[in-house]
Amino acid sequence: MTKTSVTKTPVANADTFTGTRQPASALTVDRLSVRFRLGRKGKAGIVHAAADVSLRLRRGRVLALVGESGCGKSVLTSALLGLLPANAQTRGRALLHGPGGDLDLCTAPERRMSRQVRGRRIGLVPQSAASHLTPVRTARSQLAESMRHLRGAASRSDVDALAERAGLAPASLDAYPHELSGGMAQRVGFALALAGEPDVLLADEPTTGLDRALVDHVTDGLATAAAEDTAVLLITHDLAAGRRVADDVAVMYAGRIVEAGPAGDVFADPWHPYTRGLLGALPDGGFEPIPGHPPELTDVPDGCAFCARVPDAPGPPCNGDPEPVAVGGRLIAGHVPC
Ligand SMILES: Nc1ncnc2c1ncn2[C@@H]1O[C@H](COP(=O)(O)OP(=O)(O)OP(=O)(O)O)[C@@H](O)[C@H]1O
Ligand code: NI
Repeated sequence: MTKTSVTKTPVANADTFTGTRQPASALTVDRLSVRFRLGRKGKAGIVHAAADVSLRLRRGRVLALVGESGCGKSVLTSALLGLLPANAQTRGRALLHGPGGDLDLCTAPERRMSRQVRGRRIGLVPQSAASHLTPVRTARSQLAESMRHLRGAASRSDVDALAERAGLAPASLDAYPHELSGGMAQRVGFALALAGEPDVLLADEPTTGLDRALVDHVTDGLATAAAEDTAVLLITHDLAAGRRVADDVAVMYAGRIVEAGPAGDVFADPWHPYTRGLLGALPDGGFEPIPGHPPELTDVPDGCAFCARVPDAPGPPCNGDPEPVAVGGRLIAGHVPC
């Protein structure tokens, strides 16, 4: 591999990609950090859940954010929806772009988030949709209510069309949540996320607990939503799901983005040893688990946190800088190829 120009500029993954014309940005996360104070005034410690995370979501594209459990992925979803708990502090920005200008989701008033953003401009596909459904009402009545609330009207055929977009046969909508299989409940959750016709879809581990065929179905649904001009963030520890549908990928380790780029390039030729480790842990990668454990987020080492875990990982040497740099249209922290 020949070394291309290395730029140390503010990073926003797809933003730095070169070569092709990029579709319009829907959401720009710009050096977002989220920390939690434990105990009174943080006396029991500080959890550094996300550190200087930059991402760009574009209409028509799926960005997969991948990483092991506990690395800070879900905290980002909460931050983007204005749903962080009271002990959280944020730094940086998350700009939702729209015809009326940019809205910083980190500082927007709750009233605006609840009335204009959640459900309407940003839809959430939750981890276990079944637990978000009301047990005593049919899927149809829940979809209709959501549509009426978000769009003002919901005819029977509107509800049928929404269900079909989420891969549900209208005939199954008369079931109560307990009568739905896990996969069907997930599709109802997906339909609810689409009810407000959002520009941005956040899918936080939407395939947990589903078998492979259903995983494929759900992830393909996200790709379809992207093809309909939505910007999709797929948060997952399931690299295989990411590989299936992502246009772009960002790899998170211990609260930081360690590598990002077009999914095809990153999966075919991962640069960071952590990305290589994740791919190596897949069945077709040899099922080789990454040794050791990620650090506690109350105690993240300075420099490259992954090298602190696996100092002898093969590949380009680490320069110890945790800040990603742009190299040839990709982003890489510490392990710059030469
Ligand atoms: N309210 C809170 N107070 C303190 N720490 C928190 C709080 N919420 C989350 N955390 C911590 O932030 C870190 C990141 O959590 P997060 O849920 O984002 O991880 P994740 O990558 O989404 O993992 P998973 O796949 O298990 O959901 C974890 O260490 C978690 O314990
Ligand atoms: Ni390193």
